Amino acid sequence: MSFTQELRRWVDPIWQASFEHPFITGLADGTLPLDRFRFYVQQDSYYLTEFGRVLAVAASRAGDLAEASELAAHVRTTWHSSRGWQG
Ligand SMILES: Cc1ncc(C[n+]2csc(CCO)c2C)c(N)n1
Repeated sequence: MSFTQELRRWVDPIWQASFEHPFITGLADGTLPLDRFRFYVQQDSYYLTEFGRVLAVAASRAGDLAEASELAAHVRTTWHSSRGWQG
């Protein structure tokens, strides 16, 4: 079994439970209150900001420019995603 398969098996209970989470089921069936969704998106913008920073650090340490360019493109996508809720 590969390392990623091992990790996937290890988190399987959490993975499966995520499908039953009220946020996900509410989002899927359209009953999630708008304020809950708005709060999530606002909080997620903090996550995306820090995730973008991590990607930028990785880009700066890439082995070559091709790799750096790929990572920098992800930084840009992340930046746009983090700004999405602001219109
Ligand atoms: C907690 C959390 N985990 C994953 C994503 C998924 N996601 C959506 S945009 C983006 C950046 C690059 O595409 C990522 C990782 C998220 N939004 N919030």
